[in-house]
Amino acid sequence: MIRLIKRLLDFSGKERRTLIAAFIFSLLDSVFEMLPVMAILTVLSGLLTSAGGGVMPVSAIWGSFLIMVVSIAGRIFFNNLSCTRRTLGSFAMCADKRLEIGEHMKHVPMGYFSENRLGEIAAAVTTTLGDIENNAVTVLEKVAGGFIHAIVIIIWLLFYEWHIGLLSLAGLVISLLVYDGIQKAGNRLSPRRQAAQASLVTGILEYIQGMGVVKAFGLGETSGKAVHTAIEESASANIHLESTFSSLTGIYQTVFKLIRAAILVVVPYLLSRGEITPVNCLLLLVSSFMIYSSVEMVGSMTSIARVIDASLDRLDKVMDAPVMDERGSDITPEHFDIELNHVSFAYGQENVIQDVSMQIPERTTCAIIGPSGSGKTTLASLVARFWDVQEGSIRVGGHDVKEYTCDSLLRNFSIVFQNVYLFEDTIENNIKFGCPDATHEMVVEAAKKACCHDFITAFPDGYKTLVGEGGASLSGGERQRISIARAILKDAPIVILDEATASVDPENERELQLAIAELTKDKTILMIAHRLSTIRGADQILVLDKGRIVQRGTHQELIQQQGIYRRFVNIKEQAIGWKLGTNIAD
Ligand SMILES: Nc1ncnc2c1ncn2[C@@H]1O[C@H](COP(=O)(O)OP(=O)(O)OP(=O)(O)O)[C@@H](O)[C@H]1O
Repeated sequence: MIRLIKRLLDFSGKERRTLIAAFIFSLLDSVFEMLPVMAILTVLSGLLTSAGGGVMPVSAIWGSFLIMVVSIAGRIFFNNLSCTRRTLGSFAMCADKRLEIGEHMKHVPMGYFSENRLGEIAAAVTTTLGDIENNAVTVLEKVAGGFIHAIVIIIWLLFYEWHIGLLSLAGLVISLLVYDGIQKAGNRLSPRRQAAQASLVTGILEYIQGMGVVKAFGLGETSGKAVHTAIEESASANIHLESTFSSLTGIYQTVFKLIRAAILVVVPYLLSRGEITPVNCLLLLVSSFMIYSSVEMVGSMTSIARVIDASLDRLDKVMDAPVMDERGSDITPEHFDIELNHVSFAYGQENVIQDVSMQIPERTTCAIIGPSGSGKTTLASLVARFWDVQEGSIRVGGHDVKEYTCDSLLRNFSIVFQNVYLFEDTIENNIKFGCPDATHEMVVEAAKKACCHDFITAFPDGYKTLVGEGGASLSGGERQRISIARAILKDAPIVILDEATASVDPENERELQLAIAELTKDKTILMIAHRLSTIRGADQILVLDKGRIVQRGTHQELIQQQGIYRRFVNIKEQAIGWKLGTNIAD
């Protein structure tokens, strides 16, 4: 528990003082909570006096009344202070943590964001931080406060009547042993619960994201199986954890009941032997119900405390995600040549790029072609430092990409991938994304160049039209042209472009090509090319196969050689032949 308190204090960052204040106010609140017992004792001792033939002393009546007033006032005051500190501190600390995770994720290599991790990260910023936000401080107050409360009363009892003090102390020690057992069970069972929770989030995300494919292939029943398994595992992990905790909590609470029963026997025995007075007897009997009142609830808090501990583990894991070496400085290059020297790269064990060297002089176009899976996208992503190369180096404008800060490197790039992601925002804000200070006129101009002005203005809300998450409410061609408008507005000197392979209708195809022509004017271009006309016009063509450059040159040079390029061109030309009737440019 001490470890958990320390972890939470470390976690609380700049909210540490607020949380400590909440804890202290909560302790003071529990002191005032105990005062009514003093009032009862005052009345009881008055009653005992009157039972002996005297009258109930007025001082006992007023005394108990005064104690009650002080108790109520103190509780209202400290409870309010503790509640506000706890709520503000918890929410502020978790809000800070969410921002910190977001900031950290910006510096993590793209390869980290595999599907599984998406679930882990989503669970961390939602349920995990939610658990901490709602419960952590309360649980700590109850657990730590409960033990402090019991220890204070037991110390007092040891001085007041040592037999009862020792008995109470023995009860506390046994309860601590059982409590330790509960914590160990938690350590054993919580990781399974956390893992099940993460799988559940991942499974559900995947299920929802893949719904279109599932329906298209009529796989409704089989595709739901993974989610069902995740739900069942999550339910089973929760049931196992909760049932173990309820049995142990039962034992924990039985300890207190037995000790109370023992006190109820020992106290009258001491009275019968004349070792205590009737007033002391009453005081001890009432105390026996007070000693463990707070610590008794601690058992039921243990499962929540354990969940919080495991939640902190999970957040540590997310924050431990490796960040790229970022000791770079803010560089503004004087030219925009790109140079790769003996670059090799692997995803884990799988070598994807092997010993690639190439130069793309400023304002020239380099087209990369190659079979599916040959490493074209990976190579383009390495240039923008989405991952760090394992061997060799990549230079942009004469500087190694690692010499730049991420921001200063990416400032030089406009990147248009096939899978366009649009944010759940207006079309205007999506276009402005790379250039937040752009005026409306600049946005319209970029949209016109990217051939999307007409379809945008056809929407009733025009540029203020909200696009769904990921751009779901737009067609693929529209999404891609909006992303080109975004890149045109950014006007970066280097363009990385993954040419669309999806067949678009002739009108869209023509507009897409016009948009790309606008985007790439006078730029250094690295293009994953699929259309023959683009490839023919490139200053150099690289043919990639299994991560190696197997051919390089211009169209005229490569067409003379036997090899992948010639086969590729032949296939394309045949395809054009088949499509001539449909008027497609290639
Ligand atoms: N994030 C990733 N993690 C692990 N492996 C990956 C990842 N991305 C790609 N790969 C693997 O790396 C290899 C090269 O992929 P890449 O996408 O670069 O090829 P490509 O030539 O662009 O393919 P395509 O033309 O089909 O888009 C493939 O075997 C792919 O499965």
